[in-house]
Amino acid sequence: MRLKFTKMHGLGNDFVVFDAVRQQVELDAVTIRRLADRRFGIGCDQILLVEPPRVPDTDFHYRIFNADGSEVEQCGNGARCFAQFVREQGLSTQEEIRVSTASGVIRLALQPEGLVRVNMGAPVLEPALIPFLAAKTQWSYPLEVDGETFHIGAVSMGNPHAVLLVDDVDTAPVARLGSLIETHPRFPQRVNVGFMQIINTQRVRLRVYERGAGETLACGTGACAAVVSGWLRKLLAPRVQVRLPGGELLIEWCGPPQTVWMTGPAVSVFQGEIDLLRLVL
Ligand SMILES: N[C@@H](CCC[C@H](N)C(=O)O)C(=O)O
Repeated sequence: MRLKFTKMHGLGNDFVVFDAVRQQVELDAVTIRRLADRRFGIGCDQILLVEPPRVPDTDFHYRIFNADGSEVEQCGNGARCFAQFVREQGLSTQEEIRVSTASGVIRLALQPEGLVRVNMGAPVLEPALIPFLAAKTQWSYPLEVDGETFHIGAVSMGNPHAVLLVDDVDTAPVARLGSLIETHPRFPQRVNVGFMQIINTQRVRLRVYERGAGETLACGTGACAAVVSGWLRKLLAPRVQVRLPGGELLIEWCGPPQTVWMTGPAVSVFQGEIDLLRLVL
């Protein structure tokens, strides 16, 4: 089966995007892993599917697969690429598009200068819904990892996030702690792990070890979760510039029950066609 695809990225968090409106796309976990492989396939952190609408008052349905083949609920950088993709491919000319995901409906709006602003929905702070095995506290939870206790924020942006405060993201043990926390038994569906360094109330630096993909150059939902966690800890203002290894996002949140806004770029790199049968052999 031959499929047309577009390679895109949001701040270096890269995607293979398939139009599943005009072509039939069926991908199993093995094919997804091969497509995402940077040597045997196209290479990406996530695969995105643009599908016809499934629920009333939406324009499209959005599916997301991590490089390890797992299907997930949300992807912020991918959402901005989604908006750019449907415009470039002539699938929509609307200023604002409404898109259903496995975790609810998000709204995407193209802005001047290649930016996309996304209403990411309200963060979920109830541990059972993240899911995180803990009794609810205001904003911080002790988590024992490898004999050491860390105080983490726990937030769902549709997908689960743990947020740790660090003095310096450059020296934070992102790979070691990230993989230990990703698979921690208190996160039954695994978790994305953010390492946040606070510069001042309006600026942070962030690195994210993503569930199912490892450390990426940027994570949109991770940036939202980090700002939510920092706001709840009374360390951040409602409008925060988040500097990730791949570039900057603007995240805005005024506290519960408000929705989180994310603004940042989305870039198409190239288009191609791939024969899936050759890929899995
Ligand atoms: N890169 C994404 C998040 C992708 C999904 C995540 N790895 C998960 O498993 O939840 C973003 O920009 O939000």
